[in-house]
Amino acid sequence: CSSKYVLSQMHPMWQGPLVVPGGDRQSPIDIVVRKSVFDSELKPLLTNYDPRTCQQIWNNGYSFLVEYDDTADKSTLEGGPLQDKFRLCQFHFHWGESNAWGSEHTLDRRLFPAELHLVHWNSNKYSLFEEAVMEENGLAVIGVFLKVGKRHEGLQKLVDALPAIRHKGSVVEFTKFDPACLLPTNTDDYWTYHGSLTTPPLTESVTWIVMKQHIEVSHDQLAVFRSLLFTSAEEEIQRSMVNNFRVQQPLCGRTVRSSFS
Ligand SMILES: NS(=O)(=O)c1ccc(CCNC(=O)Nc2ccc(Cl)cc2)cc1
Ligand SMILES: [Zn+2]
Repeated sequence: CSSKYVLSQMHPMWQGPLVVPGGDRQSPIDIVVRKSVFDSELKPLLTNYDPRTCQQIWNNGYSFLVEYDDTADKSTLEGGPLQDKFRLCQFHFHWGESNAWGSEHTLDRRLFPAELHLVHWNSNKYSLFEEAVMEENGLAVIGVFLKVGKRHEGLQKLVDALPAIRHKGSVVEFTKFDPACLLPTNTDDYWTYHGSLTTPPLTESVTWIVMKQHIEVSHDQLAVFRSLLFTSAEEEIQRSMVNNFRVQQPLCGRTVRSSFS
């Protein structure tokens, strides 16, 4: 697990070998439920999101990101496994071309059709995301599994904005969206472990908080995710934005803690 260079892991989305900094606490991972360790010290998550900090939605050529104004402690996360206050900077999703796969984390090898990531950085210790992304305790990402079922009313406002950002590089204004509506009803039950960003720069600066309860979205809502394109309007060959997930990484002796027994 101290593999400095991961030559074999030619990630489908990023060409060429991925240089993995350190490489012993990479994400995502498979969460082996019965091997997770209950920690009674883990507190309930405390999210305090202000919809007025929602600014824009854009296609970065890999996923779509909903970005928040993180110049002040207005949309924050604390509690859970965290010692500090963390600021929400963006959320995005990972999904598959079919409902059979698409998530980055797995539960006992079980794949979900998609996974939501709410990305926060430690505003007690750092003043910018770019600083925090390089530090061990710099980031906290909440992962929420998506399952196909009933339509998610809160998600629909976001789904309706996607056709406007079909191509890589497109941005549209997107305001007054409360990301709390995307959290499951039960946010007390989660797993937590120390890991990394799942896309370049893959830095090992993330406290992962993976919710036990999933949210449901409709097949049609997921189909709109898949109508996005990896490619910009100028490129001849248009490629559907699907399978934008990283494969599970070695646990390397890490312990996954659970907030519930
Ligand atoms: N997938 S994560 O939460 O570990 C993650 C969080 C933050 C970053 C830095 C900002 N960049 C970004 O979010 N890029 C991105 C997102 C989705 C895809 Cl599919 C590809 C690239 C990178 C990864
Ligand atoms: Zn992600």
